[in-house]
Amino acid sequence: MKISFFKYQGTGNDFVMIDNRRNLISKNDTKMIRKLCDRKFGIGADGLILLGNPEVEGDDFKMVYFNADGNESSMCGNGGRCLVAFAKYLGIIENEATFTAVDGAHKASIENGLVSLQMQNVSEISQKGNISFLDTGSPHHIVFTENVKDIDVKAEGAAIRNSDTYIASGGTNVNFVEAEAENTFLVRTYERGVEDETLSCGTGVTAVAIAANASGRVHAKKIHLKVPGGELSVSFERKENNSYENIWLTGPAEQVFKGEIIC
Ligand SMILES: N[C@@H](CCC[C@H](N)C(=O)O)C(=O)O
Repeated sequence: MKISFFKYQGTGNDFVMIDNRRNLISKNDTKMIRKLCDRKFGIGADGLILLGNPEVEGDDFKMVYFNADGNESSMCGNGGRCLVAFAKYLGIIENEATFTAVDGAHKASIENGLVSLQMQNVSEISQKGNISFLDTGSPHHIVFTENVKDIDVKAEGAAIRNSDTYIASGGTNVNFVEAEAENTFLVRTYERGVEDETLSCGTGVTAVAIAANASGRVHAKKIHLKVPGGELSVSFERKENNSYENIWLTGPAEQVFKGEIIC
């Protein structure tokens, strides 16, 4: 059997995309999904996303996300933005979308080639010194530090991800962050499920922007994030009870090629 696939990237976080509205791919086929994401034996990607038929009234489609290890995981912000661009390519939407992912409902819009994705509200943030932890659809440990370019993200990220603090709850993603200028941060992320540094992480930079504001490092409501694969921005509203709402992640998302999988 041959199945069409598409490859997208959002600031260097890359994904295999499959239009699964006819249920061609089983979400339990971990082995095949892992192989498709393998950079030597498959197409190669940080994750794979199935675009499914909507299951919620008013939605345009459903998002099902898998990490490169083949396992279904929590929310992927860059993947969500790429999926919106894919839905536009397929003619499912024009420039606005409503869809449901594992963490709940999302709205999105496309303007001037940039895709903006509304993220879930955040009300719980743990902070201790230069460390923060919060969940923006996926869990994120954040280290505010210096000289981010010199960090061995794979080794240090893996040590934190596999530490006693996180291992029992399924691990975490780890972000190393340096203030570059007013309202601008450099971010490098270790992603669980890829088990390596990726060039960008959407839920990660969202978590960094909120943690930077919550810890008083910045007071702005729109924050710029520079990642190895490009630039993103995150805007939000901080409520009186210190929760964060109306959170939007914005950046580029583009189709890079298409082909056929031989199953
Ligand atoms: N790259 C993603 C995050 C994907 C999920 C993560 N690897 C996890 O399993 O927690 C993003 O852009 O948010």
